[in-house]
Amino acid sequence: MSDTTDSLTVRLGERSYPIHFGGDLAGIARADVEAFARAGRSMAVITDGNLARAQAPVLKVLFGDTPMFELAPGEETKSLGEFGRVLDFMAAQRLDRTSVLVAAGGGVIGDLAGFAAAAYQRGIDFVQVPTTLLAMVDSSVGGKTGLNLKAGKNLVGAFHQPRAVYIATDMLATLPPREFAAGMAEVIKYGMLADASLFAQLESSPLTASSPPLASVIRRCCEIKARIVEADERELAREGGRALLNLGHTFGHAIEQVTGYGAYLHGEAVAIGLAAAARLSEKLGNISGGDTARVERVVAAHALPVRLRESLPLDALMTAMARDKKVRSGTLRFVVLNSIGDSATRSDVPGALVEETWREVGAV
Ligand SMILES: NC(=O)c1ccc[n+]([C@@H]2O[C@H](COP(=O)([O-])OP(=O)(O)OC[C@H]3O[C@@H](n4cnc5c(N)ncnc54)[C@H](O)[C@@H]3O)[C@@H](O)[C@H]2O)c1
Ligand SMILES: O=C(O)C(=O)C[C@@H](O)[C@H](O)[C@H](O)COP(=O)(O)O
Ligand SMILES: [Zn+2]
Repeated sequence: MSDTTDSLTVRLGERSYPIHFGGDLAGIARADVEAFARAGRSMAVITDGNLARAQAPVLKVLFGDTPMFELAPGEETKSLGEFGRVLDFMAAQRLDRTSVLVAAGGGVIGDLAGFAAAAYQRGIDFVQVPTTLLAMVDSSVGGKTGLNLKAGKNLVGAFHQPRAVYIATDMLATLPPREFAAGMAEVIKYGMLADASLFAQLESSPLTASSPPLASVIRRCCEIKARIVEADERELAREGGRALLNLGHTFGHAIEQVTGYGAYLHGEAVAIGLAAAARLSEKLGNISGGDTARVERVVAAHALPVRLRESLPLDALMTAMARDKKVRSGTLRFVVLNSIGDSATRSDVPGALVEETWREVGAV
């Protein structure tokens, strides 16, 4: 199922789009940006302050004087208030239904700008320029856009596929190590849920920002995600399907919500969630204690936590979990491992096992 060119296609009928891979951003995106201009389509770029500073020359070369809106960096930006400011900016720029919005940044910018593109004038085109490892391997692909409410993570949003994704690995040169590690949580997730050999590769040699296999690992994650999204774009499958991409997230999102978004990076919360999902899978008799230990070792080897840094209240975490979007008729579906590299959803997980798992990762 491997595509052999430097791009792969997410096949979704009329919503299909390419993911372009390369080192240099202008090299992979310039032709499209020029084509939008030739077609008379106005553009605007949404980004954040860190990226605008760190990659100013690259953004200037590609986007020239295209209007650019800089948001404050961080998870707190994925809010209704900032969403309104982006829409006001789009209106002030007189974007119309032929315009193209560019989301240049990490998952926060991609999710928020993507949702603004979905909502503005009932939906305009947008493209993803992911600049964090996490956004390259996960958030820029698949069309989940949205923002957080105080009550829960990603509670508001829309499925709105980008028209194209441009993954330029040179952008990672300025990414802080803690953010690189956060992206590795999603990479490990892909190995755990669908690719035992990817997991074994990470096990035998932890991936770093300068590892030669980095580009091929990013591509592999996109390929896994593309195939899952193609089969279940809107996460409607009763079992398995797109919900599998939520491995570790039922725990992770609860940690993010209870700590007020920002104390833990999304990837850090997901890392603890992956350890918790392995523990839960072991309690259900699906995997061995040895497998759980393998998961924890790989997570820790990539500078990620497997336990809460400070204890958090169990009841608040359980309440947050109950608002998970995988709840159906009051029952929460968990993503569990059948083995490393194979996952499934389960709706029959006893609450006592979930509580026991939380306690083992540091809840009280
Ligand atoms: N839509 C999806 O399918 C999906 C998937 C996974 C995660 N997410 C969401 O993504 C978000 C997390 O994304 P993230 O981890 O990319 O965080 P982020 O967007 O906050 O970016 C991380 C930090 O890196 C900085 N940064 C970005 N690119 C940089 C670069 N090249 N050089 C220097 N600094 C740079 C940013 O300013 C920010 O401070 C969460 O809100 C999560 O819920 C969405
Ligand atoms: O694309 C998906 O589907 C995912 O679940 C990918 C996750 O890594 C991502 O964090 C996503 O935003 C979670 O979605 P949610 O529906 O659980 O809010
Ligand atoms: Zn995620």
